[in-house]
Amino acid sequence: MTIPKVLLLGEIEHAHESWNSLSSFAELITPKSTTRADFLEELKSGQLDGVLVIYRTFASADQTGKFDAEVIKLLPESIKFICHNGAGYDQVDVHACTDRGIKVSNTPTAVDDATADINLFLILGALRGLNTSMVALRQGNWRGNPPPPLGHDPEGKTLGILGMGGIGRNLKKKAEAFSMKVIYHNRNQLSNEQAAGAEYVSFEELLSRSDIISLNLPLNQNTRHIISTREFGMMKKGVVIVNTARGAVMDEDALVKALDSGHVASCGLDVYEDEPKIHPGLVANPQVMLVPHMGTWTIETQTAMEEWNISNVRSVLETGALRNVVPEQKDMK
Ligand SMILES: NC(=O)c1ccc[n+]([C@@H]2O[C@H](COP(=O)([O-])OP(=O)(O)OC[C@H]3O[C@@H](n4cnc5c(N)ncnc54)[C@H](O)[C@@H]3O)[C@@H](O)[C@H]2O)c1
Repeated sequence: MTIPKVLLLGEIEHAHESWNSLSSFAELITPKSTTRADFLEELKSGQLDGVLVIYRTFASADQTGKFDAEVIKLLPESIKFICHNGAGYDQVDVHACTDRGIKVSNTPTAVDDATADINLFLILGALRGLNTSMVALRQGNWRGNPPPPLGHDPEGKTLGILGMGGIGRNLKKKAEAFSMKVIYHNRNQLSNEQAAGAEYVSFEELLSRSDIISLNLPLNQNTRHIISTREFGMMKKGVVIVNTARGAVMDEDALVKALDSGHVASCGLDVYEDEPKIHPGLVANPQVMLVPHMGTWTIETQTAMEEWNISNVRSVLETGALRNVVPEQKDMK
């Protein structure tokens, strides 16, 4: 019997024991290439033939580029599963995978607490305009001269959550501890149990009623620039926008214009359209809270994500099926 191969793209940083334990079921291999061009050549050369499952990290895109249609087309016939270490899997062209009969998994749930924590930190920081005074203090200038305008309390404000999945629901619980009223819009209305008292509203109503809008939906062809000039125009003057999902769900140029005009009072961002580049209009605005994609940047959460992803590889090796597949493939045979 041939032993299956597992291809690791990226690093295992924490869950070494679990990863190493896979070696009793499979041959664990890594690519020779370190650039996309070489990776494509390595795929073409047949050197990765026989691989059944790929474990990939978000950062591995620095070596292979995105898993777009070009890469998926070149994958060996033997590859049946891609286990992506991250909740957001926009680096992987799921439709191209489905066409090739390749199943894709991600790491939902494991990310919820840490990402919702940063989300709430950005909400509070943007409401209070904390960045200006933090910068002034480090420049030996105390609160700044003149001091920043007074901020706002979260208590009593309406928080509109766009995309009420794992992170959105976790954020709701946390926001309620700050006495915010939560309304949400989702692709599908949640059951009463899942909504847990959050009011379901249309997309337009969410835009027009919210004091704070939190973006928690995945990036895909339907959601790219879902928030742009038209949508900013439908929001309350003085709205605060927070994005921990993916930069490109919001049109950054339009955001900068809405901030400059004062229609959007502030924003809190963990993600950007063209990471790690940041729009100069955001950097130049001292009022906004900017964090460099730190949503899951904790030991506990990074470990939990790796363990989840490894459990998907293990499940393939032991049972022939993934523990979870991405929503687009839930009906795939
Ligand atoms: N900043 C970070 O470090 C970080 C960490 C984890 C996840 N993320 C991002 O956050 C996103 C959400 O993560 P999650 O685990 O909560 O995902 P999830 O799949 O549990 O929830 C996403 C929700 O968005 C909804 N949705 C999809 N399309 C929509 C649309 N057009 N309009 C309204 N709602 C829509 C879905 O129905 C689902 O309920 C991920 O896709 C990922 O890109 C970022």
